[in-house]
Parts: sequence; C-alpha cells; structure tokens
Amino acid sequence: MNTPLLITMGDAAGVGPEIVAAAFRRGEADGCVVVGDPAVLRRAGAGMVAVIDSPADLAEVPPGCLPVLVPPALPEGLAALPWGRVDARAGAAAAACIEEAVRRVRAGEASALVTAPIHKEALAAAGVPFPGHTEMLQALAADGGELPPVRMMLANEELRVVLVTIHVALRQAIELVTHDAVLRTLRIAHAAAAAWGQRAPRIAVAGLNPHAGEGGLFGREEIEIIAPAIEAARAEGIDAQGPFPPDTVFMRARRGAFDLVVAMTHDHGLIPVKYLGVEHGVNVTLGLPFVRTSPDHGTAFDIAGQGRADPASLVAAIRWARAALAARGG
Ligand SMILES: NC(=O)c1ccc[n+]([C@@H]2O[C@H](COP(=O)([O-])OP(=O)(O)OC[C@H]3O[C@@H](n4cnc5c(N)ncnc54)[C@H](O)[C@@H]3O)[C@@H](O)[C@H]2O)c1
Ligand SMILES: N[C@H](C(=O)O)[C@H](O)COP(=O)(O)O
Repeated sequence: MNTPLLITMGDAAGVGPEIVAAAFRRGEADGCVVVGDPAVLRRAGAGMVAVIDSPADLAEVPPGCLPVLVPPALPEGLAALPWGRVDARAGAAAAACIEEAVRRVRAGEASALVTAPIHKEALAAAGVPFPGHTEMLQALAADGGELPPVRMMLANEELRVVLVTIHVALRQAIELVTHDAVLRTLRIAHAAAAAWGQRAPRIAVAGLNPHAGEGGLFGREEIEIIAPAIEAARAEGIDAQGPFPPDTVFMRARRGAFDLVVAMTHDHGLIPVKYLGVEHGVNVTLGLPFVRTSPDHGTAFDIAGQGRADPASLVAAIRWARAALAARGG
C-alpha cells in the first residue's frame, strides 16, 4: 500500500467534515486518513469510523470505514457545537489537526496534506497566531528557524494564479508589493510549474493599479517595482511578461496566452478563479517541503450541516495532491 495521504477535517462547525465524509462515500478518498474528531465526522455523515494510531494502520481498516487519527489535546464537545457559528473550540481543534498532520507528514508517515476549510475568526478566537493555513504551514515547515518562502496558488482547469500578498488589509498589501516579493513570487511560480510538467511556464504579471498604471498616470508601482522585478526574473531565465492590466490579463490567460498569472493582491487573483466556480478550484501552497492542497472555498457557514455542500473542490484537491506526488515520483 502507498503511504497514506492525510486530510484535516477543518472547522467542526463548517462544511469541512461533511465534504470529507462525502469524498469517502464517493470512493474519492481511498488511501487517505482523516485527522480529526470521530464524533464530528459521524455527525457530518461519515457512518462507520475507525480510530487508528498511525497512518500505517490504514491497511487494517475494514472497507467502508472512515479512518481517523485523533490529534492530542482536541477540545471536548465539538460535535455539539452549533453549525455555522464562530467558536474558539472549533478554531483550536482545526489548528490541532493541522499541527498533527504536518508532524506526521514531516516524519514520513504520510505522503501529503489536504486541508478542509477552517474559519479564520475561529482560529483567531482560539489564539492561534496565524491568519490561515498558508502562514501556519510555513511556520510548521520552518527549518532551524528559517521560514521557507511560500506562495498561495489557486488553480482550476482554465487558470493558475499565484499571489504576491494574501491575508492582510489591502492598504498593507500595497506596502508589501516590493521588488523582492514580486521576484520571489516569480521564482516560486516558475519552479513549481515543473511539478506539472511545465519547465518554462509563460508567466503573466498583473499590475497593481488600474490599467497597470497607464504609463504612470494611475500609480507608479508598475514602473518602479513590478517591471524591474520582471526584468530581474527574465535575467534569471524566467519567462515573465508584463505588467499587464489586471482587468484583462486573466481573460488572456484563460484563452491560452499564458500558463500562469501572478497577481499582487488576494482578490485581484482569486476573484477570476472563484468566479469560474468554487467547485472546480484547488488551493495549492507552493514552496513547502511537502505537498499541500485545499478546496478553494471556505467553511460555508450558511449551508453547514444541511447536506448541501458540494465535495467537488475537495475531491479536486485530493486529485491534485496525488498528481503532484506522482510528478515528484512519490
Ligand atoms: N481553505 C480554507 O481553509 C479556506 C478557503 C476560503 C475561505 N476560508 C475561510 O472560510 C470562511 C468563510 O468564507 P466565505 O464565507 O468568504 O466563503 P465560503 O467559500 O465559505 O462561502 C462562499 C459561498 O460559497 C458557498 N459555498 C462554499 N463552499 C461550498 C460548497 N462546497 N458547496 C456549495 N456551496 C459552497 C457558500 O455557501 C457561500 O454562499 C472565512 O473565515 C474564510 O477566511 C477558508
Ligand atoms: N485565501 C484562500 C481563499 O480565499 O481561498 C483562503 O483564505 C485559504 O487560505 P489558507 O489556505 O491559507 O487557509
């Protein structure tokens, strides 16, 4: 049997546990182990659950049973939490699952990590000092105190978008658009594309300002920061082009002009991907020493516990993780 892949259950009050259960019911999560709370998974429709001590025990789990690893220090009473509400206990549990899963992956007991959605306010209410998975995984992957440079990518069949800045206020994001940040993003995106077979990806860089600054009339970041970073990347052999107007570059990429788009801010980059349908997208953390993917949607508190959540994006995330492992030869 291949080394199992781990799926964290996400926020107990959101749709995470039910899309995980649905993926197993549909046979899309064979070879996976869930890191979570058995009672939460049962309430979300998991049916029979087998608690195991190690991913290697998956081989002993009877067919039809959902295998669960329970992290230490999981808060009690999670299965009694009201659906669709921010709760510090759910935030603490979500963080405990992520920590345990990373520990197992880094120990070589599991091959990759797929994370079901967490709620950022619940995480903060629990005192977790990271806004989202990406920042937490970066910290958990640190080597000798050195944080690996990571970037968020959202991808579907039509677009692949890598972000320079993510979970910060827009005013702060603008400050974080520096020559170094753009150049690092281009390097990470270029290197990551080799994992899906593109050794020389055509990378379009979206500007920050309307019409990419319109020659300096609407802002100078393109002239002073972004274009020089593109030049520096090109000097390293990276096929980076732009900066292009953000409002039209995604349309061009979707038609095939580029393989990847680098966007300066969260919503510049993610609106085009999510607008094509949250059921299709996958969130991939580039730059980690292990494979991590996630659905491109959140906890969907408005429909949690109603049996309406579509597991398609989680299934796409599992498939992406498997393909990335295969590309790494693992
Ligand atoms: N991977 C993650 O952990 C992740 C990703 C995105 C957002 N979030 C977090 O989730 C929380 C809620 O975010 P939000 O409300 O902005 O976005 P959301 O994606 O949770 O919900 C947006 C809309 O999409 C619908 N939707 C989402 N997933 C669905 C599914 N599987 N099936 C059917 N409909 C679905 C919801 O019902 C809602 O109407 C926030 O804290 C956000 O930061 C987490
Ligand atoms: N920015 C992501 C999105 O909107 O889909 C989401 O917040 C998840 O981020 P993490 O993977 O860092 O939790």
